[in-house]
Amino acid sequence: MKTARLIYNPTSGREEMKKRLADILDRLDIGGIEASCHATTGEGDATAAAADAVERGYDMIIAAGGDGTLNEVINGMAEKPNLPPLGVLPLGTTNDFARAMGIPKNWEDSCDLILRNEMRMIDLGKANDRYFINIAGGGSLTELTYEVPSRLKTMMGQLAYYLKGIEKMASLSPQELVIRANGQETISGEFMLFLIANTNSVGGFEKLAPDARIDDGLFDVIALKKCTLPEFIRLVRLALSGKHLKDKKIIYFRTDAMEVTSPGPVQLNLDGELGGNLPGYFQVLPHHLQVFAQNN
Ligand SMILES: Nc1ncnc2c1ncn2[C@@H]1O[C@H](COP(=O)(O)OP(=O)(O)OP(=O)(O)O)[C@@H](O)[C@H]1O
Repeated sequence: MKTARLIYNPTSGREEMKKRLADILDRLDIGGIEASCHATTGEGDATAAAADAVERGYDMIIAAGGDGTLNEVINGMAEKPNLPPLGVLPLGTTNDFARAMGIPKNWEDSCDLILRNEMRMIDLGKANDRYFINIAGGGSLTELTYEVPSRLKTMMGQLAYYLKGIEKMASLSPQELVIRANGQETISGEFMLFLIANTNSVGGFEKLAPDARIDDGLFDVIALKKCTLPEFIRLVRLALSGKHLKDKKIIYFRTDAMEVTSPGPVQLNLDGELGGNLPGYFQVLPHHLQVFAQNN
């Protein structure tokens, strides 16, 4: 038997974990994985639980919840030596990472993926002293992700973000940024947002960073220059089909390390959660973690 630490957020998504826990443990057990559980109690708890699980020597860690839970789990793991592989049961409102990795949303199939023991080595991102698995960003629009109340998400799922997005668009404001990246000239100007993508699935858009690969040792960086609301709507439309990267309002490049500074206060967003403020120093940690996923 292999051992697993199942770290789950009982409040994620539509609280499916509360209903499914016994079934999940049963399915893993039949497949040869004996899992013990940790239900998270609030912010930061999954980080402590993941760090503890690495130290206790489990054969694997399984994170069940949304991108927020996953971010907390990798933050507990990233700095430890001898990392066990990570399994993901995507039961949150937003599961961008799982979508990018082709991890099924259905709990039976995502358990079976872990049981098949197929893994991929992936890059992690480091932002100052914290880590991200999917995306880092900043600018007024990225604040959207933590302005949506948890209860609203439980009731309405992804729709809650779209409603908040429409409300937020009216108050779009640019910020002065200086971006210095390895292999690039220094870029400075007024920007609506910047995104540093590790995967191609970002904020529910599958084509926002269409060429981002999780194991190429590089970030795909997208910055949106100051624009008007109609220009922004035009770009969102283009982004739906992945045709925005060549637009004159967009800056797009790849790098393995970069620094972003601003004369004003700019919050950082890491995998949809608050991640401190600028200045930010971002670095790829190539092939840092093994994740259960189809190896294609
Ligand atoms: N028991 C708990 N009660 C309330 N909040 C919790 C609890 N456990 C963890 N959390 C917090 O819930 C946040 C969101 O979790 P998660 O991402 O799993 O769910 P979600 O429904 O997808 O929400 P989001 O879309 O914001 O990520 C986590 O960042 C974590 O800090």
